Amino acid sequence: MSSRLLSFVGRTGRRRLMSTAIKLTTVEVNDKTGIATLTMCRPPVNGQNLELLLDIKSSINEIKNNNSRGLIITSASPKVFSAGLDILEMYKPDQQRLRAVWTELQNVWCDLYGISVPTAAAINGHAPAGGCLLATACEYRVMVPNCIIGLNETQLGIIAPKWLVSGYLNILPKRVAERALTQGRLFTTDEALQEGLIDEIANSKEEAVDKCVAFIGTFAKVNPVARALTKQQFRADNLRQFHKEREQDVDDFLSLVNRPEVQKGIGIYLEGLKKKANKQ
Ligand SMILES: CC/C=C\CC/C=C/CC(=O)SCCNC(=O)CCNC(=O)[C@H](O)C(C)(C)COP(=O)(O)OP(=O)(O)OC[C@H]1O[C@@H](n2cnc3c(N)ncnc32)[C@H](O)[C@@H]1OP(=O)(O)O
Repeated sequence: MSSRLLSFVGRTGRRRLMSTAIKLTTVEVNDKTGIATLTMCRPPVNGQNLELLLDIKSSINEIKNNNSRGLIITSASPKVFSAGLDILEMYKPDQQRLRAVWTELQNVWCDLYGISVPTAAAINGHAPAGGCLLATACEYRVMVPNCIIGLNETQLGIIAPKWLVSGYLNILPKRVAERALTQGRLFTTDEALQEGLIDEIANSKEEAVDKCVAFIGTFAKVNPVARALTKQQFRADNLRQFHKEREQDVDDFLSLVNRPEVQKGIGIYLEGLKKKANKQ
């Protein structure tokens, strides 16, 4: 949860500042279907800063504990599912915060990847890097047209670690995954469907959510315990490997991000993003 200072005029007529907690995610459970929709709400692009990651984690845990029949993840932004890690967290970073950011990204991934209920991503906009990570941790993906999705880390001069790549390898043939990762390729919606990175295209967010609901509905007659254990069997190796390496992975991430040439690259990339945004 992030806090924000709200200004208001009190009874004495003086302006006061009040600190209030603002959640960057919402969870809504549909009474009829029992399916929970987790919506990311950090405008403009759901950049994954520490606070958003903490709220996603707490929402996944809420869904784990409220007997929902499934989880759909989507975004409140009209054009972007998530732009991935907030690059400002990686540029000239505070070391303790950077460590916490990466640890929470790991937590979000393993909670979403390992949750027992069926999961689906209604990708209602662009989903590069950490956005793609969230989508590929799910069991099913529906995306709107004319957007991009993929792991573009090499374009930033950083590498996607094994656990981050395992979502890709669950879905794509190894040959396609290797080429896409080494190129830092971002797939268009049509290309993603063709390669199997997404399962369906929908014309709007509402249609994408409906298609996710229909996917989760396919398990209605399957014993939920048998389903969950089967899912775990498929995902256990990746999770075991991740837990073995997670601390080393945080150290590796920090030392990579702090390298002067990587900082320089991130700075140039950020400038490029800002220039592009100003031109629009
Ligand atoms: C050992 C392991 C080591 C390393 C692994 C590291 C892994 C990292 C995973 C990551 O997630 S890195 C993040 C990578 N993300 C990106 O490269 C995405 C960059 N963003 C975009 O390509 C585009 O913004 C978009 C396609 C998502 C959306 O395009 P559009 O709708 O046209 O929006 P704008 O580009 O105009 O952006 C609006 C606004 O938001 C800022 N912004 C965009 N993305 C980010 C971001 N990831 N972090 C921080 N800020 C971002 C952008 O600069 C604009 O800001 P203004 O203030 O100029 O309005």
